[in-house]
Amino acid sequence: MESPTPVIVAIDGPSGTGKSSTSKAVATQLGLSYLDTGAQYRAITWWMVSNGIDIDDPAEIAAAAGKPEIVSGTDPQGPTITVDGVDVAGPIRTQEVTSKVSAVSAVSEVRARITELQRSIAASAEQGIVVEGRDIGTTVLPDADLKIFLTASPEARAARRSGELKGSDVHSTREALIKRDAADSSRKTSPLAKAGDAVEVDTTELTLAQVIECVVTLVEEKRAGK
Ligand SMILES: Nc1ncnc2c1ncn2[C@@H]1O[C@H](COP(=O)(O)OP(=O)(O)O)[C@@H](O)[C@H]1O
Ligand SMILES: Nc1ccn([C@H]2C[C@H](O)[C@@H](COP(=O)(O)OP(=O)(O)O)O2)c(=O)n1
Repeated sequence: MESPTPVIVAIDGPSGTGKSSTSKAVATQLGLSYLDTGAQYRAITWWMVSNGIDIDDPAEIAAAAGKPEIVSGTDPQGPTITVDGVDVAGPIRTQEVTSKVSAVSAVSEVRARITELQRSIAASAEQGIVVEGRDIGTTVLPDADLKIFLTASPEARAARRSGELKGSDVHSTREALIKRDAADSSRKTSPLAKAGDAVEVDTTELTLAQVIECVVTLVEEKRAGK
């Protein structure tokens, strides 16, 4: 039997809209690879922090951008991320990395390096891939077969995030999230933005299962050539 041509799905949106959970589930159901591009930006940020790079100095960040080797494992049921061979899946989720990732990912040398890595991972995914982030539909994979832009109210997103982070209150989580979205949306190089041809899905009133079903249906329609 002929295998289907690889399908490339781009899922973008701000923090807490459900990109990671939706992307992993869609990729698992459809037998596709999965790439969490936020984890790559977090990984390079972790390396900068661990190596004493001054996060307030874009020139210092730019000069170091080519140094760490970042490797992403793309199995949606067990994605991995290493920096110079070290598993950093845990350390990249700390508050410190979260508070610094927007500054590091705004540096164009960092984006050029990570974008190239993302394109080569997508090109080598035999069955196709779901890639989630902020600039996938606009910049990384502008020819993706399907582009989704997830949104949700700041209140819903903060409630989801503070449910994950034990001991954090919804108010401060909401403030931090709004600040990070503003930084990610206003940077010069490939800001967080909805591609003109992306399908926008507001997940505020939807369950995760409903969002997954919606995206799976859209991929299947694309594959059927509708
Ligand atoms: N539609 C939804 N309804 C309720 N909770 C959700 C929904 N989508 C995701 N979540 C939960 O919200 C949290 C953040 O989701 P995640 O997929 O990590 O978002 P993102 O990747 O956009 O930051 C997770 O705990 C996830 O289970
Ligand atoms: N394609 C991407 C993905 C993430 N980033 C940056 C901006 C984001 O604030 C950080 C972290 O992304 P991540 O998806 O891990 O963030 P959340 O888990 O959704 O809060 O990385 C980016 O600039 N471009």
